[in-house]
Amino acid sequence: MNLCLQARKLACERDDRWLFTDLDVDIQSGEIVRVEGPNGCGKTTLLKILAGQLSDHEGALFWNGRPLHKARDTFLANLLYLGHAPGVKAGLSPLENLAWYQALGGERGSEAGRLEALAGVGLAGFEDVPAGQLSAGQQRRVALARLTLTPRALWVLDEPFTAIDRDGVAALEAALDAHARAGGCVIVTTHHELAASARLRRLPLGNQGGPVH
Ligand SMILES: Nc1ncnc2c1ncn2[C@@H]1O[C@H](COP(=O)(O)OP(=O)(O)OP(=O)(O)O)[C@@H](O)[C@H]1O
Repeated sequence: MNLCLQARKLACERDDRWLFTDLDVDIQSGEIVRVEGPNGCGKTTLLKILAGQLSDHEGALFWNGRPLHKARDTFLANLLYLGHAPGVKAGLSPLENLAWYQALGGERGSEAGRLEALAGVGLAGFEDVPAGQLSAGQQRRVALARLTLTPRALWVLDEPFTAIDRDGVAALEAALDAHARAGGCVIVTTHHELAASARLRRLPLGNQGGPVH
């Protein structure tokens, strides 16, 4: 099935300033859309809107042609949103963090699946260490383990490369490309230049705003 997220005439205001106005966004199966622009231009805000996490904006969202508020259950069943912060609970181990995320999403999962996902992000041997004792890059990797743990078609990823080392960056770039190639959609913000890919499209922000009158 061809998946499709559309936004029409989005506008969002913060501190008496428009971050963006009249913004249309189209994301389909097989695409990686990189939202780019300078600090504070509204990338995180836009991703939260596209992930259905914010409602204080103008404009409309559609999932597979249906208004998002009517297609919310199927939209959420297809969505994996990783926010700007790793969102890892410091007092829980990586294994427990993944189990906690699964419980939040109503999934049972299995310990074998969680161990495999952690090994896939280079955390074999760290499964039972309290996450608060892991490095920043390792904490980010715990969050990234969810990409394989919880298969979802639409990935909305806010700065997923933060604190990740060179090998990890290459692996994550390959994972984004493979996900799009398999028919998924990726929306990503990053200050890191992504490797060229025929699947990559840029969505620049930063010139739309202005004062609210
Ligand atoms: N909840 C909020 N209340 C008030 N202002 C906010 C709120 N969230 C974001 N902003 C403001 O909106 C602007 C855009 O923030 P946002 O985090 O979306 O930018 P960004 O492009 O992701 O920045 P960066 O590249 O630094 O991560 C900033 O000026 C920020 O202060």
